Amino acid sequence: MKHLKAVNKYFWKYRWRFLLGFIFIILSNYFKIIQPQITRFVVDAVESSLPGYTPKNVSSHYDPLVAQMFRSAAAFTFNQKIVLCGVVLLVTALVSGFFLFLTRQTIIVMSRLIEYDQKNEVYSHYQLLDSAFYKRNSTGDLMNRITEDVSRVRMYTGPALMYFINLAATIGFCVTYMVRENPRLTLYVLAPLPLLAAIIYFINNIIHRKSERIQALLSDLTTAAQESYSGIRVIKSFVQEKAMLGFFDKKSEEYRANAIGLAKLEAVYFPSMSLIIGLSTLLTIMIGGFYSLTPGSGVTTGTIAEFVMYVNMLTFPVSAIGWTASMVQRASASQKRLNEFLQTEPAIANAPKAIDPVLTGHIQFDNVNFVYPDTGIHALKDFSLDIKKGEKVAIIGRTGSGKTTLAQLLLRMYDPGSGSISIDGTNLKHIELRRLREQISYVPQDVFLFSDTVTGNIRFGAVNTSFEDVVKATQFASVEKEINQFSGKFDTMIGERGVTLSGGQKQRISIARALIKNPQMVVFDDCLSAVDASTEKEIIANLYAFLHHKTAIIITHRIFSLFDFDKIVVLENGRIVEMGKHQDLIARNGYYAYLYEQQQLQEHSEKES
Ligand SMILES: Nc1ncnc2c1ncn2[C@@H]1O[C@H](COP(=O)(O)OP(=O)(O)OP(=O)(O)O)[C@@H](O)[C@H]1O
Repeated sequence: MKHLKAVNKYFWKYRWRFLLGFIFIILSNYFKIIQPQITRFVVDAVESSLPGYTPKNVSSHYDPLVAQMFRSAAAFTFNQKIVLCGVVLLVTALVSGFFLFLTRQTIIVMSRLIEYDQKNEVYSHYQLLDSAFYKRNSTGDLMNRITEDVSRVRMYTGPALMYFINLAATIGFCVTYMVRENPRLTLYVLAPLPLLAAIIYFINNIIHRKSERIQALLSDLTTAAQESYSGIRVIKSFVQEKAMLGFFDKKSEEYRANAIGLAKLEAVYFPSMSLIIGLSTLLTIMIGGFYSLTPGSGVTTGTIAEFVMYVNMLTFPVSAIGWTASMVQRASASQKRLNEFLQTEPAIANAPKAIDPVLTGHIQFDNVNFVYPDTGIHALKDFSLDIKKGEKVAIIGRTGSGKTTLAQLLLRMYDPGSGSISIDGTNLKHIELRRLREQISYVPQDVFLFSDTVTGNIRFGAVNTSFEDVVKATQFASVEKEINQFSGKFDTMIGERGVTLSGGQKQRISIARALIKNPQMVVFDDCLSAVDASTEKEIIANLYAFLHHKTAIIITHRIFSLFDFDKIVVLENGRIVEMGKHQDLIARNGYYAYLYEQQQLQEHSEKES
């Protein structure tokens, strides 16, 4: 329960709505509680009008409002009194129902508002967290928190709370009137109710455990199906359809067996509940009947009818205790998970007095060392590099040599373990994160495009740019012609529900997205790997013009000999092993010269074939 304290701030925020909901529950119950008393009056009145009736010396206790009504109707005839009672029963039922409607409108709506606020709180915290956090937590887990966990907490802030207040109000009203009427009868007829609550709580827990298991199996099944759809090409090319079907069938069978098990339990549970509730009514009539036959007990047929109604009113809320308790338990576990997550401080955050400079693009890496927190891989070792404003630098190296890590550090996705990175002489840690990232355009190696139009994707980081700018960016990225061949041109939807783009098209749209930001610094991370040689040349020529005054870091596996880099840096195992201009490195005859030679041979053989 202590974990749920975290939602108190929302209760405070919606306190007036909550208070209104509370009042409506009380009023709804009050109008309901009047009905058994009127029923008693009617039954007793009818009984006393029967021939051979022997009057009993019984003093009835009525609610002040009911008592006042009977006093006012003292002069009415028998028939008039019965009609009046019928009308009052109808009106109280309507009024009670109306307040119940208002209760749901306040408490359930409040829970929806809290759910909305909490989802936003979780989502905005997600946005703050660093790359290491995303590496540690699976997407499924992150999705669960914002959907499943938040909706379980809503079951606490809405239904559970409403049933709890309702239960307290119903018990309060019913027991007060029952005890005033006949304490001993009250004790007997209420005795089975705690047992009912305990049984329901117990069975409910079993149902909950089984439902959880089914939920997990369903999630497994969905993931298996989803993987099959995404990997259908691999499955078909490896002729693994049968094996995949067998795998799916096994999971499906497990799900079926568990779901049937739950259905069987529920098939026994619900009728048993009706039986227990029916038994309480029977018990009330039996004990009440016994008392009414005992002279001087003060129990009339009307009292029995009244008590039967009270017991029926109590059974649903009492049976909901078990249900409500397990709802609160689940909400508490979910809130615990949410609290753990919300208390996770982002490792990368703005320094207290972070500054907001306009950067010109003089980048300095000074003796930087970096170890990935989870794998312990030492990705950059004593890395120092000075990139002057406007310089174009190529970073080349074997796979896993630390090239992408360099870009990640420059964007402050991680902080270096030792050493420092600065721009225009200011350590990155002292620059406001948002401003830093705004002033660097990054084209990642693993391109990600949203399910949106081509224009929407290109404008992603520069929402207010004109359509002309979008077109210009696609011209620079040499993808304009292809976009114009799509049926919807720039308005074509791409991604899951739209056109499937080739790897090269994705890369070039991603380049256009980076160029449209028009920042002073750009980092291209191996973003031409899926582009053919002639398009590559075209893009490089365009980039040369575009990057004229900008600082550019181009990470690549291929050597762009046409591009006049100010520096070419060769990385190996996180260290700089060669650095210089193209001709110097060729003369050194090291890894760069070897790579260049391989590339030349490959191009030569491609031309010949
Ligand atoms: N997020 C990460 N968490 C843990 N280790 C990582 C992470 N990213 C990269 N590494 C490791 O750090 C080392 C350097 O990786 P990096 O991605 O910088 O290499 P790269 O030179 O860009 O390789 P490639 O050319 O294949 O993209 C590798 O050994 C890699 O396994």
